[in-house]
Amino acid sequence: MTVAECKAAAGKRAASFVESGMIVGLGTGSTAAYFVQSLGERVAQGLKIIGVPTSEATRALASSLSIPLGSLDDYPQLDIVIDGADEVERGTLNLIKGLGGALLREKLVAQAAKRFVVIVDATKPVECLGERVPVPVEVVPFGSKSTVLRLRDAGAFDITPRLTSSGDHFITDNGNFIFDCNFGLIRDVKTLSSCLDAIVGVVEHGIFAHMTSDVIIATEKEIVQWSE
Ligand SMILES: O=C[C@H](O)[C@H](O)[C@H](O)COP(=O)(O)O
Repeated sequence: MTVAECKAAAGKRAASFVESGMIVGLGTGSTAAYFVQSLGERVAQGLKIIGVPTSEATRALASSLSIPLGSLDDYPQLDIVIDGADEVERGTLNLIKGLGGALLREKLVAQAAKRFVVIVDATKPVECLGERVPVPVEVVPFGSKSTVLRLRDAGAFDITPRLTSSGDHFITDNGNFIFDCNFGLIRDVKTLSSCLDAIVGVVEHGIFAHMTSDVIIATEKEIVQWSE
């Protein structure tokens, strides 16, 4: 199987967890898009659910598939949320998310879930967070250069602003900037999360600790499930 086929297989498996009557959080990114596609097929066959999208991109995709949608304010508690990730730490199931820029809404929706299911291909599991990707940090535009200094104080030794192809700041669905911060291997997730949470100007960061219920990993040969 190609990586795209693995993502599609993980998305399809996750869609099979959804039952009629559920309020379902719809994640963002290329893997979550396969899940939304599979869910759309089930909705077309009669599955009755309400989807709560985690980004404007996912809203547009789900809408094009005629999936009934609501907001997190309409449905502040969700039965299940299914989303991708950039890294999944073996053992703890802690995550880094946000390379697609949707981390704030994703974390809000995941926090509201009774069950948070993460779908990935075999490139995403790691032994320690920070192995492969930086931590995306969503920052308020006002005073962002000052906030970057505080991120450096928190231990980020390489900080890259997320830019568009034309060289402007990438703007999130919430009107903020993203800085991709390299902290090296993150051995103490709790301390780093607390440091980032304490910086005024940081809206949210991409470390999702102690939130995941299950991880579906689609490899070339099989689909594996890790559960908390
Ligand atoms: O902001 C984006 C999200 O956190 C995505 O779920 C994450 O980046 C994984 O995306 P993909 O499935 O495209 O690798």
